[in-house]
Amino acid sequence: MTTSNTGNAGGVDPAVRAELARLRESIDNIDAAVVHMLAERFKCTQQVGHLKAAHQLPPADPSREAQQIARLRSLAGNARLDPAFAEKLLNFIIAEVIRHHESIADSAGGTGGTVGTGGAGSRE
Ligand SMILES: O=C(O)C(=O)C[C@]1(C(=O)O)C=C[C@@H](O)C=C1
Repeated sequence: MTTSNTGNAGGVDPAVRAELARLRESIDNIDAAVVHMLAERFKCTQQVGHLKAAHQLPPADPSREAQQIARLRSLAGNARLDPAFAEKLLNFIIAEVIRHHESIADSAGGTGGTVGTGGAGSRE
């Protein structure tokens, strides 16, 4: 057993607790930023979904996705983030966007519709 975390009668060293709390505060801030950024992204993609439905464009655009993946992989590498993880995350997000696009197109009945503003994570 190490002595680094036993200075508190079997508990965790207060300095370790303080450091953990400090790091968790930053993690919470970052998680909040991620949620807000995703909300903004989904607001944009909802508008793209309405635009595509109104003009009978397919929900998915594989060539655009290939460009995005190449770009994000490169950005991730430069930022010392695992490029494979960045690609998986983007694919996860895009799969949800495509689901929303399909739902919008279904609602429009394939006859075109208006370009709506959409809401974060909304499917309208
Ligand atoms: O750019 C588009 O055409 C979109 O529909 C947006 C988006 C994305 O979420 O980035 C989603 C689906 C497409 O396959 C490509 C990209």
